[in-house]
Amino acid sequence: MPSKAGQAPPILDFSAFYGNNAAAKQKLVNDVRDCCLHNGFFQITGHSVPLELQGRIMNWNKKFFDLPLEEKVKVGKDTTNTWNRGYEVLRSQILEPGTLPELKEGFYIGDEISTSHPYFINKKLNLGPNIWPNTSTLPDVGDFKATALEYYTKVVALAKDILKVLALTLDQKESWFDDFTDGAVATMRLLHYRTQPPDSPQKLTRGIGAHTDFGTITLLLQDKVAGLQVYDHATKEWLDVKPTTGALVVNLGNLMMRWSNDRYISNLHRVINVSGEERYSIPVFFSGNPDFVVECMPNCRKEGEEAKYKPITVEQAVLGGYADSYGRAEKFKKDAAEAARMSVAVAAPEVKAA
Ligand SMILES: O=C(O)CCC(=O)C(=O)O
Ligand SMILES: [Fe+2]
Repeated sequence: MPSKAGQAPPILDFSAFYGNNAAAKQKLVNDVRDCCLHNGFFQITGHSVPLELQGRIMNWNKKFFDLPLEEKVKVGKDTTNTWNRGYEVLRSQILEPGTLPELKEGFYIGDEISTSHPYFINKKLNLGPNIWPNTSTLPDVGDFKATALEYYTKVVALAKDILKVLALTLDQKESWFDDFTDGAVATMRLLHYRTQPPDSPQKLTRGIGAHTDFGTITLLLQDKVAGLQVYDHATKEWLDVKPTTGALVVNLGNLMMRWSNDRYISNLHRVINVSGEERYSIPVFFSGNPDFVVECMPNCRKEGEEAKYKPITVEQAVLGGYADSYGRAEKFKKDAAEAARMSVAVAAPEVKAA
């Protein structure tokens, strides 16, 4: 068993999937299955995303966030489009109810979907053209764009290979997920986490609050700065997922958990950056074909046992998750503004009387 209570997600060598050693491949399948049943988290090395490409995209991540705020907001996610692409300012999201708006800024990228694509015309799952800074803001934006799309394409291809392994963990053919991965969409976010100021309330401050991912699987690249933690339900501890050069963190999302009738786990995780350094990461959320209908997978319930969930399309499942977390940050800001207005209103008569 590679994944036990109290132990951080193991590092698995994914090269066994591409090799021709049947025993090594079976061991990989068994290890992945153990992780899916335990907490849905593992790291992989020996995969198909080159280290030098990881380095290039991470450099672009830093270079983009180094731009002045007034340049970044020109490609704002909420001001330039309605399909969720572009820059997201610090404190836009609260994934953990009751905590403060999160100390991260982001930049959303996805498939380059043109305005004549049926996905755009039918307003499918936040799909449309990417938003890039112009050359007066970022003279070598062409390289940013090429590197981001090259990285995205490689990670999406790897996600499909991981799904082949997941099919094998369920004793299905490798091709079992093909209809779901055909026309699949994914979203990539460049993320930048400020280091937490020493005077910020420890209990309420988050880089990203405790949450589970909404989609099917997430593939995450971390730089060298730690901060990602996975909740261990058995010991009630938060376990550090240590950055490992070249490794990608893989975790299952809520849709995979639902699809497996809760047999495979979409686990709570969070980021707290108290390192004193800036932290950068790049998750790619693999959603799947927006119109694909997800219903209980084979081998996920005993004979005669009911499926726990109704069928749902990928699109419905993923949009529901987004609405909740952004709605919470909006409400927090509205309530805070209202509280500030109230305190001014209450203070005003005293000021006058004085
Ligand atoms: O930045 C990280 O390490 C984790 C990011 C994450 O969990 C997310 O974006 O859903
Ligand atoms: Fe996440």
